[in-house]
Amino acid sequence: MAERRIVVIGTGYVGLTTGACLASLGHQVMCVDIDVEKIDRLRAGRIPMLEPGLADLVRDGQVSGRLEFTVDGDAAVAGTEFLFLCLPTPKGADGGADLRATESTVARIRDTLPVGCVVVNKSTVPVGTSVRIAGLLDRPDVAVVSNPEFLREGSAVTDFLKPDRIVVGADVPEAGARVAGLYSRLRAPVLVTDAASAELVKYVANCFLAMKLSFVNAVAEMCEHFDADVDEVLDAVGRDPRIGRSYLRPGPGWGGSCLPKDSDAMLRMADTVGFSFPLLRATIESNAQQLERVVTKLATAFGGSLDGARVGLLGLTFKAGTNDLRGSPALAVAELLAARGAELLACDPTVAGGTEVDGITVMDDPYQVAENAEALVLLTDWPQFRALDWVRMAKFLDGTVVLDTRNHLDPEKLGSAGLVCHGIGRSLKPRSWTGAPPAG
Ligand SMILES: NC(=O)c1ccc[n+]([C@@H]2O[C@H](COP(=O)([O-])OP(=O)(O)OC[C@H]3O[C@@H](n4cnc5c(N)ncnc54)[C@H](O)[C@@H]3O)[C@@H](O)[C@H]2O)c1
Ligand SMILES: O=c1ccn([C@@H]2O[C@H](COP(=O)(O)OP(=O)(O)O[C@H]3O[C@H](CO)[C@@H](O)[C@H](O)[C@H]3O)[C@@H](O)[C@H]2O)c(=O)[nH]1
Repeated sequence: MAERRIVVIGTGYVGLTTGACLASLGHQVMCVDIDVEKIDRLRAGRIPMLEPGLADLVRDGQVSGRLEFTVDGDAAVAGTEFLFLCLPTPKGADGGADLRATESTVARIRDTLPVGCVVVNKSTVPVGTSVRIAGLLDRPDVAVVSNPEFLREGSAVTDFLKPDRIVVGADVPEAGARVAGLYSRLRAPVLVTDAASAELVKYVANCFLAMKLSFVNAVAEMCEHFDADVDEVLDAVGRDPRIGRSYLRPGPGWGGSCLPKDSDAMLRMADTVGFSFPLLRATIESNAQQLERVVTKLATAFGGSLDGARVGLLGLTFKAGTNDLRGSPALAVAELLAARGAELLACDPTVAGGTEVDGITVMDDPYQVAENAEALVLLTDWPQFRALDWVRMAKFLDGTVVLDTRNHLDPEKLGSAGLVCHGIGRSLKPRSWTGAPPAG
């Protein structure tokens, strides 16, 4: 595989992973960002996100000279063969994706791009954006290719280097083949399609995942009403390969920097063509209800009112394994609890004690959080919380209620410490089913 010259604009989760991984595949990569401090830190090998393997890849790339960082990418852009756009596309005022970072970047580089260069968009963007970028560039010699990214935070490097599939959407087949060639060393399935289909694939994937989770959380509610156990129901259901076992864990609601904004953007896209997309609408509404349901469960355990109740929160990030707080359901639940008058303290392995997050005081030590609390709510499934000494936690607590919104804790262990562990969709009946066929 020939080494290619690549510029990556935006060094966030997607841009930095893309840059470091493409350098590890032998390409010559220049990463560009407008954040001066970030670029200084990256040059010094300091990685702002918790991503296993990323720091090593960045270091290797810098040592080999294949990976560089700059705030001034003009010279690199002028000599590049591929320009990757990895820019934020947050939720805009109308619910759709805000494309301002992408559009202003395209306007800035349009006269600098060399003849024959390929612009590769990796950001999640509404259908039609590749065509729009091509229009803004107004450079018939420069092709625009959609190459959506499917990495998950916390496993970004592995997801990038061992992808289920690489999607390349090109209206000019030759440009698509050139982009596919960049990944040839990965030996992954490359699906080449048109730009509109590739752009839609990304939204469909995230919306399907969101729908699956809203369904799972609704199933958990059914289990509570009918005294069934959600973990056992979903274990059995998920063994049907048509359904699959992954993405079946109930929780406080789904969140993060992608699923919420992408499902809103998909709905906005549907609105523009007059399609109401009731299934997606219900998926989003169900998620808002799930957050409320967590709060109602805690209030019920308190006899109705949370006003003045001291509540300790275990976990703030949107899932375990990341230090990303964007779109965290933990923070959304915290906001609802605070609105009902609860006094909150929190701890999270990735947030330093002494800091305030959305007005919540964060402590380093979960036992300190327990010391001040009448109840605990586990919101992120960090393994550290499961491994806590619950007898010690119980001694510090002023009450007995623990609401485990991830079904992460061992209810028996908490029970023997004198605590009542309320899960999501968990039956309080003693469990007997082992999954093995009955004897005889
Ligand atoms: N985070 C994920 O897990 C993930 C996965 C797949 C796809 N995506 C999509 O990829 C895109 C990027 O997401 P992200 O999470 O990497 O974003 P991010 O917020 O982590 O990073 C964006 C970076 O772009 C920089 N930036 C902003 N404007 C710029 C400009 N004009 N010029 C240069 N740099 C600029 C920011 O300083 C930041 O470093 C989004 O469309 C997102 O939906 C994200
Ligand atoms: O069984 C599960 C799985 C996930 N979640 C929650 O769902 C949310 C999203 O989780 P995850 O998908 O792991 O997060 P991201 O890292 O944001 O990844 C999603 O969003 C990325 C950005 O678009 C895509 O690239 C990924 O493929 C897609 O999984 C989090 O709040 C999780 O806690 C559950 O509640 N139960």
